[in-house]
Amino acid sequence: MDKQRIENAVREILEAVGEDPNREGLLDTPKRIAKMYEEIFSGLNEDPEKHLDVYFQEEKHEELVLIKDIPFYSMCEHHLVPFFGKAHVGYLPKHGKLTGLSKLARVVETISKRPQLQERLTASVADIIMRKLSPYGVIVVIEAEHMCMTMRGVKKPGSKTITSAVRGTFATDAKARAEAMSFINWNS
Ligand SMILES: Nc1nc2c(ncn2[C@@H]2O[C@H](COP(=O)(O)OP(=O)(O)OP(=O)(O)O)[C@@H](O)[C@H]2O)c(=O)[nH]1
Ligand SMILES: [Zn+2]
Repeated sequence: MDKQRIENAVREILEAVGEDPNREGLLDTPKRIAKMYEEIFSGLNEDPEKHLDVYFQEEKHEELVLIKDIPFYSMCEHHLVPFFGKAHVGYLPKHGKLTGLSKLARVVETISKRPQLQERLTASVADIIMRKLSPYGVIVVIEAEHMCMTMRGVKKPGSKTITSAVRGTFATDAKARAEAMSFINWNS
């Protein structure tokens, strides 16, 4: 990531909005933002599939594994303001391809740390798990609040966007999908 270019661009923006980038409070702002972008866009330089390179080959569990309420923060690619919320990721592992629980959250983390669309984030998580683990099925549900819809524009604070991506068994079997959804909606 070219931090110097980010710094220059932030200085430009500050001047363009009528601010003085040389006043005390703003002096280090370009540097801070460059450092912050390096962190919140770190997923651009990472391959999310690498998290699923290792799996437990001896384990025989072939029923639902669901991690719910994975918090995430991403940046809307239209306005470069945050959208954030929770991701729920479930899959039906095939014998020999059970992954570590944290790895599913790591996939969400890597893909969300890019300029994103909620729909693409949702579908990408599902497709990567399908590709790397070849499970019977994958279900990904993401609920998020978009700052571009709350602090500006249409200004609808509290509104939530829910997206889902279902693959394999979850796409073809309504009962399997309903069971996973009941756990996702389960509040305890
Ligand atoms: N489908 C989808 N749309 C998004 C997402 N994040 C932001 N948007 C929408 O992207 C659209 C961009 O619309 P434009 O008309 O080009 O931009 P705008 O004039 O700033 O639009 P307003 O937000 O309506 O003021 C808006 O409707 C946003 O709500 C997302 O993750 N998925
Ligand atoms: Zn937006």
